[in-house]
Amino acid sequence: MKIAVAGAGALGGRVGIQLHESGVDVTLIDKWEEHVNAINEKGMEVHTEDKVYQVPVKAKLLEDIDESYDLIIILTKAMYAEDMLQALYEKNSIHAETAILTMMNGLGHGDRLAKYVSKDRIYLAVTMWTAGLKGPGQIVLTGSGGIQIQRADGIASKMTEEINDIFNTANLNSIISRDVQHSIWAKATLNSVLNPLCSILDKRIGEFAAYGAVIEMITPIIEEIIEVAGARGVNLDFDASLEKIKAAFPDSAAGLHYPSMHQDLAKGVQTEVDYLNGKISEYGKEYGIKTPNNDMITHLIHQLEMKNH
Ligand SMILES: NC(=O)C1=CN([C@@H]2O[C@H](COP(=O)(O)OP(=O)(O)OC[C@H]3O[C@@H](n4cnc5c(N)ncnc54)[C@H](OP(=O)(O)O)[C@@H]3O)[C@@H](O)[C@H]2O)C=CC1
Ligand SMILES: CC(C)(CO)C(=O)C(=O)O
Repeated sequence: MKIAVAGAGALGGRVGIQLHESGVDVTLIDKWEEHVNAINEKGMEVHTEDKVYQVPVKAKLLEDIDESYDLIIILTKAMYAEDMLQALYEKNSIHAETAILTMMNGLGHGDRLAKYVSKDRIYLAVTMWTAGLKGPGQIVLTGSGGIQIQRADGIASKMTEEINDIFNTANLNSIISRDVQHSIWAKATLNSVLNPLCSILDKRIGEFAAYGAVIEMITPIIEEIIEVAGARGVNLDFDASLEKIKAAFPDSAAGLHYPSMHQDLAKGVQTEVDYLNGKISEYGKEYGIKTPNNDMITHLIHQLEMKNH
């Protein structure tokens, strides 16, 4: 299967090199020229806690794409996914059978992508893998993670199994979800807590977790999300949501990681808050549910974004 990772930043880099190392024909696609050139000249430079090594994965500039793919994994930031898809269509990279998989954080991606591709060709995934960008052609990898995946229409398919097998051969710890909307909301809950709070407090996930009253601090945010999810037909459980967040705390999981939102603010670029806490506030308004904690977090992150410009 010919695979492309469209959006070859931190997480796209991790997924791309793991696929490459397992023998898959994978191409990283990005608009960032310096990054693409660096990868092609000396391979992706991977920094782990104890070593630095190069992985000779293929990378292409979006404007230079001249081939199509069987599977395209979208790993841009949420706000650029539609532009990426549009550009890939213009480059004839999407053929009649191409499967499109999103592994981006946030809510509502399935519906957005369904404007371009029918739901039987869209695969929704969430991941607990982490990654950071150190510079052009350089990524930082710590901890471990996993992937949950399902076809967007919820129907089992041979392609879902193939993708799941490919991810597992690449040691990406993938499972086929029976209810990916539940998985997406569970992950969005975690991101709506850890990403903005670690960003506002300028902390790694493990440092944030070390605060004695951390559970008391995050409980009202989770409770609002559970109420909004319930109104949209997704039943999240409070204890399970909390356990998922706590499971990210150890260094062996995501404790050493600055969430992707923290990385965005450090780079001075827009964050995905409108697809996380901002979406909770937006949905809350639709259903007449008050979401003061998520509203405030959204405002705080937008204020921090302004500071960067
Ligand atoms: N990082 C993580 O640990 C995790 C991330 N995710 C999700 O994965 C998705 C991708 O996130 P992530 O990989 O972190 O994002 P990155 O910011 O690392 O990369 C996304 C894109 O941003 C652009 N970019 C990044 N840095 C620069 C730069 N210095 N100069 C120019 N362009 C740059 C590139 O696209 P372009 O050139 O097209 O602008 C790149 O493809 C998001 O939805 C995120 O929430 C999910 C789980 C964990
Ligand atoms: C790794 C994790 C779970 C941290 O919140 C994440 O999804 C991110 O950095 O965006």
